[in-house]
Amino acid sequence: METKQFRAESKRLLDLMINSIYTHREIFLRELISNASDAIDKIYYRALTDDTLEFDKDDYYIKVILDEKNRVLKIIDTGIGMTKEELEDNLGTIAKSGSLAFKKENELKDGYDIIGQFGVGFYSAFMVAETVTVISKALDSEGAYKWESQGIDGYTIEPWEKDTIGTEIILKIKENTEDEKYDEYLEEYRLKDIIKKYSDFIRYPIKMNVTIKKLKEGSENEYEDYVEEQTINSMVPIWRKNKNELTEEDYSNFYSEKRYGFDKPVKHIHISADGAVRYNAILFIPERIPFDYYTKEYEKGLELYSNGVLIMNKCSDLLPDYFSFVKGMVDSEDLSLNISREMLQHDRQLKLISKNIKNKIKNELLALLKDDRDKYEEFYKSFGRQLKYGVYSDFGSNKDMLQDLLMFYSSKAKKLVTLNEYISGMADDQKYIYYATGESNERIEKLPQTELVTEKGFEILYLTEEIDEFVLKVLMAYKEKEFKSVSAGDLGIEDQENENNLDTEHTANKELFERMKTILSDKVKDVRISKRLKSHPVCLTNDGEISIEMEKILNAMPNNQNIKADKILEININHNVFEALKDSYEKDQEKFVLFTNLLYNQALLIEGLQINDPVEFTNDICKLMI
Ligand SMILES: Nc1ncnc2c1ncn2[C@@H]1O[C@H](COP(=O)(O)OP(=O)(O)OP(=O)(O)O)[C@@H](O)[C@H]1O
Repeated sequence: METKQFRAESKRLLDLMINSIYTHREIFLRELISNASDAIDKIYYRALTDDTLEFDKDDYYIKVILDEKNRVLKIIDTGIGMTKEELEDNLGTIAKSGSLAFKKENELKDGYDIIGQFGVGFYSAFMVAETVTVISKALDSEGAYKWESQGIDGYTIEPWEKDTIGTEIILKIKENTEDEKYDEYLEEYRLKDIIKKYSDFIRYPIKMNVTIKKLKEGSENEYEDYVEEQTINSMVPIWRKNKNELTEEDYSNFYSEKRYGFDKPVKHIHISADGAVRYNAILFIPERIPFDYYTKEYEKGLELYSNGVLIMNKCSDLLPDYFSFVKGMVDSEDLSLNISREMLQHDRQLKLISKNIKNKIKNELLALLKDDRDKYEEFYKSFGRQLKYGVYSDFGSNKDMLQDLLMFYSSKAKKLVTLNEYISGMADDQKYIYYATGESNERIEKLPQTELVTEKGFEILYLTEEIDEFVLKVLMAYKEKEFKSVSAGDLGIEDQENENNLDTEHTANKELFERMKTILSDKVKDVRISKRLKSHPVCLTNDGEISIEMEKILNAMPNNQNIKADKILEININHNVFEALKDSYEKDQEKFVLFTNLLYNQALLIEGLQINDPVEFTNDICKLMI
């Protein structure tokens, strides 16, 4: 029998196929099963247009047969089969896709989603097989043919015996080498796994004989092996089902079957899009943070399917970083895949899908916030930080997208509130959205700087996470209301009578303040009369963009640049301490220095900052006691 050569250009391509196009060997099975499914689709399509043909779905299936002893793996289908010419044309010429031609000839409408298009998938079989044999009988042909090849050297075709229409692919699996183990493709368990992973949603049953253990008859503890034909794939993907047919439990089962997480998702989002790009997606908002979520090991992404066949495990382009916690999958028939199906050809469709998904997630989160506040807060406790990073990163380009999803603890409501809720509760004479920073709500509650704003009856947002103040700096304003720190120089709260009074006091005590400033010269930029303090004697505030809290955070970073906030020591002149200060200024300069240092150190402590010399500080207190 004559051995025919692969066409010249095909030889190089075949070598490429076997050695470099695919990164995972296991996908050979996905490719062969996809071909089998295409072949059944074709006969199904023909039956629709040809009255003499009857299509009974039960007669159409794919079967995987394992013969471990002889190192043989067979993939059998009851599809349309191939004539001698088709065997020559489709398998003798690499990169010639009979499926693409079929699609073009028949102008397939929706529902007949033939997968093949490049004409290379079949050759992936050579990654695991030393000999590939194809026995096929085509729908319209009398006889059957056998095509056989050992790779580069070419192939043979000869007439063969086969009663039924369809194709049988027989792989003689390679022997193990030192570097490569091929035996795994002869393990029932592994094959089942590969089928489940890539071909679970092929529309026809993929059958396989499976060994199960069952109790021996008449025995209570003796088991025997028993072989049973099982359908391995679930066939109809849940995302193609009608939403009305599905229960909450179906979705959570899918979530755990897919091992998206061990928790129970807070919400599922089922999308069936039929616009500029068609796709189905099922997305989940998890309840709990994956253990590695806030580490660089965490990989975001959604599973990507093309027509029910898994293409990518984690397609990161589908999710923006700020929604990286979302789990789930996308299936589209409109994707341009590259030759290995491992990457996407160009990403126009993908960009469209990811934009749709992004907006959908945002809207669903807003709906959750509105309809189930408790659940949203649970979610926010886990992933709020990621949303804040989203506002802060990329130079704030996503702030409009995310600002309505943010929440902060409120001094008035004593719980998390959104920025919109804050705005709705603002008093008529309130100019700004006030915030205070600190380690915890309890500590912020006691901050002297909050006194005036609280007394005015204005709400304060408590910022306890490092990123918080940076987020507000990026946002700058919300619905035209600017953010203002309670420590800012000008709080925008006017009290003319008090201002005049303070001016007089300032002029009267000018020298005293100048003296204090000299004593603390390297520590503070200025010493001033406080407009905001009511019951506390002192506090620290800042001038300029860098707040004291930001100074703390920036200096704790590895690339510490020793950034300093311009600190202002504010004195409450209505406090008795000020009388003592004045008294010492007039009578006892040594005491005045002592008081000044003590007040400054107290202000540092209140702010949660370290005092430069704790020993000196305690000695100073002792001096007061003796
Ligand atoms: N089991 C089969 N039954 C009938 N025809 C088949 C079968 N397997 C392959 N073919 C034919 O051989 C052609 C080449 O297959 P191959 O897998 O190389 O490419 P493809 O499926 O067209 O494209 P892709 O590279 O995207 O998989 C197919 O288009 C199809 O016409």
